[in-house]
Amino acid sequence: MKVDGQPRRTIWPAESGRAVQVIDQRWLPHRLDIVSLDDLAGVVTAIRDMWVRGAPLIGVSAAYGLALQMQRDASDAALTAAVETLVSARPTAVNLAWAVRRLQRVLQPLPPAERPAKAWALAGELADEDAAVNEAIGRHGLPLLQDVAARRGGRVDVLTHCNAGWLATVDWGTALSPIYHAQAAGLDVHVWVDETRPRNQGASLTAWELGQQGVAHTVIADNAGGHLMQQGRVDLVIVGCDRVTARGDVCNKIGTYLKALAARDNGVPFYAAMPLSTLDLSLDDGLVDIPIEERSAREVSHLTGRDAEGRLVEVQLLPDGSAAANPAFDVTPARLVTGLITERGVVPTEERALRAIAA
Ligand SMILES: CSC[C@@H](O)[C@@H](O)C(=O)COP(=O)(O)O
Repeated sequence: MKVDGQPRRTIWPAESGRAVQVIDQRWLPHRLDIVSLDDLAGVVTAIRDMWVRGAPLIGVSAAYGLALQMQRDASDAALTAAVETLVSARPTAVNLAWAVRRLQRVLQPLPPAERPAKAWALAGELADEDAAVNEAIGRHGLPLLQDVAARRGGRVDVLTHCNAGWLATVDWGTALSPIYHAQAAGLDVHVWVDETRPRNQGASLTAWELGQQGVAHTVIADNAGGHLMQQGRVDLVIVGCDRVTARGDVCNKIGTYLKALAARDNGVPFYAAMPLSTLDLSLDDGLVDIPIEERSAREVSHLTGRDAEGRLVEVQLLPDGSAAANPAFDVTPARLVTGLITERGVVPTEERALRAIAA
């Protein structure tokens, strides 16, 4: 997608072939910082501390992290240790383990001398594949928006939660890809952007990237979505996902479940955009089986933004001494999800359909 009119990805290999460059998302929308990561430890920090985030992007970042480690030490022991370190950097999004294990399966049988070049090539292929998959999700999601637009004289109001856009992937995004396709198709699309406390990925990232692409949008407090649905001002909800189980339970950013409940109560279709790399057919009951990341209480107790002089500052919201808890994801039961928009088409949240589309 575009930044200041120039096409960009969120991650790309340095020309040296010995580092990977990423947008450090901690400072958006205030500053566009590009950083170079040149070893495994740097990539793990970038994933854990959310310089890069979003299920598909952490998978691709981890693949580059493994490739960088192979350049330093391509032994069996280093490969196994790097895989375990990367997989444990963030627990909820299955794309991380999916990407790293995919590289491991190819690298393990190779002699160590061949591993660095192969790992680097595979990480690049994974990045290209992610961009293509997300483009396809947009193509398959577009008719859902076109149907609404046909009924409403061209206008579509979509509500989204967190950031499942270009910044959460290598390119295009998942939940936002149908929106970018709708814009290209000439639809009058407007997006309600949940701010997404506590880290505000909606307010800081989704709003920024929609603005860069010229898509009309309005940021709302997380609590406003239900009210807007009751008022008939939301045509459909599209969110991303971090892990989807065989029966179709959708794990995504904390607060997604409440939006699904409100959507069901108001007859608003609720879709999750899901690359097949996010489908975990080894799990069934999302409420029991999916590990939910608990992040630092500081993300709840403090906020970062610009002050009147334009400096980035962190401020404390809570009284001294108040405890804060920060579960980062929740699970929306399959029964509340209208469908999953995948790179192979839109599927219902039913085990048979999910197993068939993944085959
Ligand atoms: C295409 S991204 C899908 C999800 O990863 C996204 O909705 C989300 O929950 C991101 O969470 P984050 O904690 O910012 O990594």
